[in-house]
Amino acid sequence: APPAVKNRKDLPKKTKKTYKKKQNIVPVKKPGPGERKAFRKRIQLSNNSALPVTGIENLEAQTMAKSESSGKMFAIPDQVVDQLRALEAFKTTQTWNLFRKPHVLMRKETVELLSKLEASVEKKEALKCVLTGSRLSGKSLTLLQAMSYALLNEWVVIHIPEDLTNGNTEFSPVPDTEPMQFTQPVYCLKLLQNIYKANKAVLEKLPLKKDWSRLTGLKQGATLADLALSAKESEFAWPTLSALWTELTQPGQPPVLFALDGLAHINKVSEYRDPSFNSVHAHELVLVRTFIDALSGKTKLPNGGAVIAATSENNTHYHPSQELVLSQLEAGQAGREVPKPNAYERKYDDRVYDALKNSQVIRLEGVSKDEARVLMEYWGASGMLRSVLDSRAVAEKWALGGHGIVGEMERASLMTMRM
Ligand SMILES: Nc1ncnc2c1ncn2[C@@H]1O[C@H](COP(=O)(O)OP(=O)(O)OP(=O)(O)O)[C@@H](O)[C@H]1O
Repeated sequence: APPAVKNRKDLPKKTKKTYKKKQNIVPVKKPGPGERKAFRKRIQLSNNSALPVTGIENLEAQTMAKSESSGKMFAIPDQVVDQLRALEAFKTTQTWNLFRKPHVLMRKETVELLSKLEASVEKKEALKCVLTGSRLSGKSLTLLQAMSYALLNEWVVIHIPEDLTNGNTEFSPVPDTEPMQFTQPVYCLKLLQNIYKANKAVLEKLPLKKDWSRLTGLKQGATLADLALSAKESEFAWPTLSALWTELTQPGQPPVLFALDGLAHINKVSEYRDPSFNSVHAHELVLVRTFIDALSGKTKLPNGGAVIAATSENNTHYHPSQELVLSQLEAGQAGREVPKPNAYERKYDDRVYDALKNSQVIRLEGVSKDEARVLMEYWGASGMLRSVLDSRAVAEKWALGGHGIVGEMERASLMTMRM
């Protein structure tokens, strides 16, 4: 028999772990204020595991609005990518992070829209329109293409990408207004900086037409770029933005594109309360009002350009007034009988009608099968398609994607962990 273990010392020795304090460990830092949000909102515009796709032309100022561009893929030139990034035109809900470089399909509706933009310059009158359609049909992407067109043609582009009415940004009353109006100083400062970044080259060439020396201290010969940069604190952001807008709406300036994503937000009562705790209608927020006045035609754009609002179909807000007005406008455009208000709906808002009554409605639904094939060929060339591409696969994905709703087709076709 093996000798009995008498003593603990006879047992095999355990090696004792030593916990030496390591010197070079970076302490885990809690995210600072706004860092989590910044990460969530970070836009990734390339994927190194996707194959580069060659032989695709760049978007160009002269060709974008031509009918020959319809149904083709285009690359967004690097410079425009930077400008669009400054304008916050790319959304995290879109699939940019799957491909090597940003490319877009020029669908028929986009080319039609761009040719209207082109015509507005000749007419010296802004196109006023609302982009509507099913969820994920490409409304925001069409807005992005309109912005690309405007940037390439050296227009000035302003974009309001986010909800201004949810109470997430500071607001303050404008003295002596009745009903009381409100500015959003922090948001306006950020918007001014974004406008400057995206439009720097154009703004630097434009001398001021009016005297803003009392507001800004700027001397004669200063440019619109100097004006945009003159606001260093949020307190001066709105007056400066308002001055910039006044300059841009003078005859002899370049055309302007004023774009907004999420129309339903600005056509309702906001989350803000006035000092007596009454709800504030979104149209009393001065920045929203500036957009609405341009969309309704109250503010003219004498150099042409466009005011474009995209609806965003998240079914959480049903918006009876906006739905009604858009359906009436659409019916009127098509020469159909104009729908009547629902007699039982009491929440119609006349201000929405006044804001939208002079707009054209442009509806985006599915792409054609030919357009779907072009897009899927690009997905295939990028190495991002789950299956082999033939005409059966195109027809199948087109049908699965609700008859060519691009976002739905992406869900059905693309290789990704996220979808
Ligand atoms: N012309 C296009 N070229 C390439 N991709 C497109 C095109 N149109 C739409 N997509 C893709 O389809 C998806 C949905 O597009 P987008 O975000 O524009 O939809 P939306 O209609 O604005 O959506 P929502 O209803 O949620 O506001 C995105 O991933 C987008 O990249």
